[in-house]
Amino acid sequence: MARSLGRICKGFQCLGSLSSIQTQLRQPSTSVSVRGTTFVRTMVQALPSLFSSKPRDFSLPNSSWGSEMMRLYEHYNSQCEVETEGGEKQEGPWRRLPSYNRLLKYATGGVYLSKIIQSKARLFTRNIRDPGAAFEYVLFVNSEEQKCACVFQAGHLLEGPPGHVHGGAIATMIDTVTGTHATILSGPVMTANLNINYRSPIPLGSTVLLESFLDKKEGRKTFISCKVTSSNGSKLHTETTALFLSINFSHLLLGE
Ligand SMILES: CCCCCCCCCCCCCCCC(=O)SCCNC(=O)CCNC(=O)[C@H](O)C(C)(C)COP(=O)(O)OP(=O)(O)OC[C@H]1O[C@@H](n2cnc3c(N)ncnc32)[C@H](O)[C@@H]1OP(=O)(O)O
Repeated sequence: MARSLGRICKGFQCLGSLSSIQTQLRQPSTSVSVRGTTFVRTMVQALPSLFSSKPRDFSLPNSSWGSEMMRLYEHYNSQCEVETEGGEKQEGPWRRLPSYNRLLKYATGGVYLSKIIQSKARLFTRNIRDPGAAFEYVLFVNSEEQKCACVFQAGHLLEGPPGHVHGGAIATMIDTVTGTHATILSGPVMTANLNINYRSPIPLGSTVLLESFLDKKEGRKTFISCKVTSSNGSKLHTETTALFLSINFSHLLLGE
């Protein structure tokens, strides 16, 4: 047990660049939007340095992205950097979040995992390398308005009802978007409750938009709502309310 703990601590020491993120997380929240902006910027800059080799950023366009996926990606991406009247570039209201197949390379995810499982562990939504086969998505954050937008193209491996996306795959994406949003707002969290109403099926291969909004924060609780619509916003696919509880990250690692 002591050796395992030592390994974890050593692993985390390797995450030198995480310290600034953790400092951000520990700071009292005087203004969520300002803290959120700084946190997102720090996270985006620090993430690639957590890996020994250059990691693949799964949220960048690839050959499988269809025209709707590209249109919405460009819509939000063009608002990440805007031009002033004087022709200078400055940060816009949105930030694209990079996305890797393992967030914390050295995190054990629990002291009882074998080394093989640890080395093979991958983020659920990013574990299929074949472009376009499963979850193709890119997430943008608007810290000022405390909202997130995710463009999601559902691949052929996500079939549930014939020709349509599996409800569990939709729930996975909702959990990912609201969970990331809650993490940005509140630091480390776990999903306590997801309440999803499925209103209309999502055709396999289509691109949809997930938008999440902060409803309220109460102590350790962060309440987020999320809607999934067709890419042009005309059709509502799902409506969700979610509850996230702030956790002490070490509890997760110690399996307590
Ligand atoms: C640039 C930025 C990058 C960001 C980078 C992030 C990247 C990231 C990417 C991946 C994003 C994926 C996001 C996946 C996120 C998961 O999928 S997490 C996995 C699924 N969730 C779980 O496995 C959680 C399992 N449950 C638990 O561990 C525990 O029940 C919990 C949720 C931690 C709560 O336990 P606890 O801390 O002991 O809390 P407890 O004392 O029981 O309750 C505290 C309060 O909450 C209430 N509560 C607890 N549970 C519930 C519930 N289910 N319903 C209603 N109320 C509840 C209690 O009633 C109590 O209320 P008060 O009496 O205080 O008013």
